[in-house]
Amino acid sequence: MTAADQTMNAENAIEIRGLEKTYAGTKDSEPKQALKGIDLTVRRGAMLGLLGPNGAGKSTCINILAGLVRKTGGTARVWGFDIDENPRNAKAAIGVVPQELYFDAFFTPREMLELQAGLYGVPKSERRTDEILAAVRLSDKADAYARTLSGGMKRRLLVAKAMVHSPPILVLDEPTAGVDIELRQQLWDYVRELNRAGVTIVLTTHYLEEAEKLCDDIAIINNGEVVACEPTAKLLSRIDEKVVVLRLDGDPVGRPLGLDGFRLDYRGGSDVAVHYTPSSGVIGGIMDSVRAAGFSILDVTTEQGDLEDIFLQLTRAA
Ligand SMILES: Nc1ncnc2c1ncn2[C@@H]1O[C@H](COP(=O)(O)OP(=O)(O)OP(=O)(O)O)[C@@H](O)[C@H]1O
Repeated sequence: MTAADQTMNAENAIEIRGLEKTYAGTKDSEPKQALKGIDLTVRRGAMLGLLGPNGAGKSTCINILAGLVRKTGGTARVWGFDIDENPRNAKAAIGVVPQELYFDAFFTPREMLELQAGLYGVPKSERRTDEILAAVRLSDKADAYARTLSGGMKRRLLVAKAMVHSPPILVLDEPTAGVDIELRQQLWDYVRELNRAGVTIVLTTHYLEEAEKLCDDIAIINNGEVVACEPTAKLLSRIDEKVVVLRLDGDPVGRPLGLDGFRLDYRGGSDVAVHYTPSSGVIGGIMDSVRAAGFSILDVTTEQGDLEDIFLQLTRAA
């Protein structure tokens, strides 16, 4: 029986309440409060992007869930299992793909997966070594030494390793750092496939564009606190700024445009970018003012704010 079968009625994949972590200081360093009592809920079947600047507390959070770091306060449930009361089941419900590419160079992918399955107590008859190797496109490297694999292959092998015990939740910590675009695409295709098959995915990434494209939900951690956790579309709708770029029939620099109160960027030549708030319905007025100032408008393009704008807004303060 897999962890997924045991707890079919768990409502959420992950539930974190008031989670705290303070790393003890040493004689050279102060104690560090890495998590300041965070709440976070991940729906079953979701694909959640966990974002935040360096040192925000993402890895600490993931490592607590995976049983690798001891929390100092709060509670966490993984697939319905409290990590204190039921650590073995909680651990069995989660597979973590770590940030570092660390391998024993003298094992082959097949040996590595068998070893990992053994560690998780997966009986021989239930092992899916060949199936998993095929899924991460490593069948032809099954018996090659790990040291002969490329960086992208190693990354895929780590994903395979995290999947041997068929966890219902897969956590990927910066899975595409240093992976080239093509392999990134392949890795995402596979992760999406897993998600479609019902696996809950949590991924941390520095590529905001990737998170925006892939994830249904986004949580942003900053300085040990959750500053946002909501569906990606809703988060993006919080941006109430757009930019309209007007190509004029003359150089606007130094000439009045009748746009006092708007932020303007001169983009060279006869292009001027006007920042405005779509909800205020001023776009028509902007064009009228520019025409009234004696310009003809030759072309118009608009730019939408993106996740990066929100991310900066929410994390800049600290
Ligand atoms: N073992 C440790 N001992 C002391 N402080 C630590 C330890 N691990 C992490 N920290 C500190 O806790 C804070 C949160 O670190 P964490 O690695 O969780 O952040 P992160 O968001 O994963 O960052 P990154 O994106 O750089 O991996 C940082 O200030 C970090 O220096």
